[in-house]
Amino acid sequence: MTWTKKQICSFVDLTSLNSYDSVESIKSFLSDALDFEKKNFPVAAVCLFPNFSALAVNELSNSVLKVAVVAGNFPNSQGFLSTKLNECELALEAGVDEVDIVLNLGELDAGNHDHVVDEIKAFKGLMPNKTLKVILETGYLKTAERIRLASELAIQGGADFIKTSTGKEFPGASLEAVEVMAQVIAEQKSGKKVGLKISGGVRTYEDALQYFEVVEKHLGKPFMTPDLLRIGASSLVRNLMNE
Ligand SMILES: O=C[C@H](O)COP(=O)(O)O
Repeated sequence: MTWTKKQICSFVDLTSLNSYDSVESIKSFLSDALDFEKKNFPVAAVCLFPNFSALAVNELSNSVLKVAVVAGNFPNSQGFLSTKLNECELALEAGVDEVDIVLNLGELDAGNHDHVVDEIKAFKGLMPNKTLKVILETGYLKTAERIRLASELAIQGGADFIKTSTGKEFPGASLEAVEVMAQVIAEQKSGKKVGLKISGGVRTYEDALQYFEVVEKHLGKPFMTPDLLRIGASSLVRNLMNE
C-alpha cells in the first residue's frame, strides 16, 4: 500500500522532549500542532514532559489530538519507584491520555525479569483505561535476542504499546529492531492488541515508508492504524509538509 504524507502524519506523536522546553516554547509547539491540524496534516498526539500535562490538556481541549507525556524519570527510568509512579499519577490527574515510560534496563541487565514486569504492572495499574507505552531502548539492547526479551516482558507487564527509543542516550529506531518487535506482537495469543511505536531518528517520508513496509509485512493491513501504530518524531511532520 502507498501512504500519503497526510496519512503518515496521522500516525505521528509530535514530540518535544528538550531540556530547554518551557511554558512559552511548549505553547508555541502546541500552536504548531493545532496549525498542522488546520492545514489538514493532523497528528495523532503530542508527546511532552509530564510537567506540561495541564498546559497541553488545556491548549488541546477543543482538538482531537491526544496528549501523551513521558513519565518515570524519562529518559533513564532510574530513581525511586514511588517517585516515578507519582510523576505518572500527577500527569494522569492533569488529564493526559497516554504515558510513555522506559523499561528498567538496569533490572533487565541484572536478570531481574520479574522486577521489570512488576514495575510496568505498577504503572499500568494506575491507568487501566489509558494507554501505556513502554520504551525498550532498542539502540542500547542492540541484539534481536535482547529486543525480543524486552518486548515480551513489556507485554507481560501490560504495555499497550512497545516503543523503540527515547531518542536521547542511545541510537534511535532501526528497521531490524522494529522487525523483531513486530514479530513478537504477531506471536501474541492473549487476544489483547499490543501497539508499536517507532521513535528516534524518523525524519523523512522515505524513513516512514520503510518502517511501514516492515510493520505491514509482519502485522498486516488491519494493524496499520494510529490506534496500534505510532511514530514518535520531533521534525517529521514539518519535513513532510515542506517536502
Ligand atoms: O519519541 C520521541 C523521540 O525522541 C523523537 O525522536 P526525534 O527527535 O528523533 O524525532
